[in-house]
Amino acid sequence: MARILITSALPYINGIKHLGNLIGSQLPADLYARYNRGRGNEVMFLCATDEHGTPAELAAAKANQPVADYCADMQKVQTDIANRFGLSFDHFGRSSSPQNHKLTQHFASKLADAGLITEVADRQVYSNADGRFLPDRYVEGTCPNCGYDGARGDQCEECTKQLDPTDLINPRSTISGSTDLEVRETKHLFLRQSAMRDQLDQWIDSKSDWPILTTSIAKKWLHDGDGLQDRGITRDLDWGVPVKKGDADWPGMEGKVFYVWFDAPIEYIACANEWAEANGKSDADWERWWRTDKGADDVKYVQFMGKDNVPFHTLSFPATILGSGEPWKLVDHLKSFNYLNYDGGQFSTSKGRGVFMDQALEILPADYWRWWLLSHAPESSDSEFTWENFQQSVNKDLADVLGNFVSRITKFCRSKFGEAIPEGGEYGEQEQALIAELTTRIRAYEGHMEAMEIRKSAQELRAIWVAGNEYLQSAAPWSTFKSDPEKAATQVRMGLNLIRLYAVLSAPFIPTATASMLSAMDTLNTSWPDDVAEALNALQVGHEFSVPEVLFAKITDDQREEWQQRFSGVRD
Ligand SMILES: Nc1ncnc2c1ncn2[C@@H]1O[C@H](COP(=O)(O)OP(=O)(O)OP(=O)(O)O)[C@@H](O)[C@H]1O
Ligand SMILES: [Zn+2]
Repeated sequence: MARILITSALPYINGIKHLGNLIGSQLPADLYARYNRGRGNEVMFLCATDEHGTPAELAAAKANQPVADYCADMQKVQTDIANRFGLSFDHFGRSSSPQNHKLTQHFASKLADAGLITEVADRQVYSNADGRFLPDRYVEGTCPNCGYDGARGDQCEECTKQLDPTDLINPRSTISGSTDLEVRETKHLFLRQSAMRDQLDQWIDSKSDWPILTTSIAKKWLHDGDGLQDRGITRDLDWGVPVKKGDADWPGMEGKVFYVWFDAPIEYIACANEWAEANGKSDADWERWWRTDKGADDVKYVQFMGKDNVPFHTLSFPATILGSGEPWKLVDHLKSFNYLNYDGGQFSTSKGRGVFMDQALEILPADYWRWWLLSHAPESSDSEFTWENFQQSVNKDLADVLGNFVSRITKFCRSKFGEAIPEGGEYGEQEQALIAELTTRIRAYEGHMEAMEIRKSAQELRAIWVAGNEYLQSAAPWSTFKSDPEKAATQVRMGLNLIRLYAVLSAPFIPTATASMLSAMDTLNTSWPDDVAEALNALQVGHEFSVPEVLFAKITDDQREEWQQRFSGVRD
């Protein structure tokens, strides 16, 4: 039995995630977790909300809430939606947890001991009225380039010029509106990533099986221009992990917090600690997943994320781990995704453009979305969600192929033989041919799943469903029944066993439908079909079943048009 540690990129806390976020990280991670559990492997699947940084403070201010309350509320909302999408995390934690505070401060102290942290003096805008430094987005003023008076400290949205807060004319605080601002010297900590360039380069070179998307992004950051740059890891904010060296104060860093990109990946580790505490486990129980000196030697660690997160996961986080000099687990495989776009444009949380997870579930159950998103995952290039394609794929794959198969065979059996597996003879030539085809296809499916080739896995699964349909079409028990009822009974026995087989194989993609199929077949047998012939004899003569409700309803043209209309604008 293999041990697989899986993490999904942490969803940021500033709102409900859209379908792009879902397919770019959490959903494929869930697919892989469910598949590995199905194969009998030991899985630890972790995710958490990413809660620190300016956007969280701004979202809280907009919602008129203290930032800690805002994050606590939004974390509950995200947890609930994740559950309803069937995301099977072992733990869904929080980057603001006490465990992560402690671990982040621990890593900073180890990096400082190793000489990998330097202090750099910087000049920043300080607001006397607010009693704090103002990061980029907290300063607004007139653009020196075009005269627009709502320019932000990082950029003018009108003429797109990149700005520094000190460039703005008549700057004001976006917190209080105060213009009583001055430029002050402040110090920040930098992680000396440049000192680790060769070590990181060699480590990446050793990963021959990573997707090109992953390694090409890492290599670009390592070598383009002046090469890998040192990175500021502190900010002048209230909300975050206070800058400390382990338990000790860090002179000169009072009132500062670690930058969100330093503490967020450390939460992957801290989350396991949260899992242990939430479940009455010991430190040894979570450390055996993360410490190679405490049992994590045989763990395979896989990360899932969208392409914009790759630099931080291939360089910054490994720099933190390698630089600490401690035996923490490094990622073994990093699966990254291109972007899913929405109807000719981009999904956007800040603009409210696209379909968001809560809205998706208002109109259709999770399986419909899971199937479309996974079978169209943006692996080799960006892909696009269109309502036409969604309708077509749901109607064809789920309703016509899988749903129809289940409905036809169960109803036919009920009408001719009753609701139990009928007596019949041995499987004949046609059935043996089907078993041979399914064996080849299931082995291919396993290969694609293990390689995390999501689209190919979906295609193979669909081909497995189609094979059953074609068998049924050519065996035609409804005709056979007239001349040879015993042979028809054998064909029906095959068909009903196929339903159980499909339930087991499809569970990673469409867990709710799987549960319905298993419950209709009245079986708890979810064993993986290592031997397909054996798997197709699992339900024996006399075993009772029931005809399930319609598994997948077709999407009508009216519905499609209504949704197209409803989701064409922006959410408020
Ligand atoms: N359109 C998209 N398609 C695929 N993955 C995406 C898309 N947008 C974001 N992601 C990924 O979703 C994951 C969660 O991202 P996060 O919550 O930080 O949102 P984000 O990157 O700020 O995007 P947005 O502002 O559009 O919500 C990340 O791994 C990110 O790379
Ligand atoms: Zn401008």
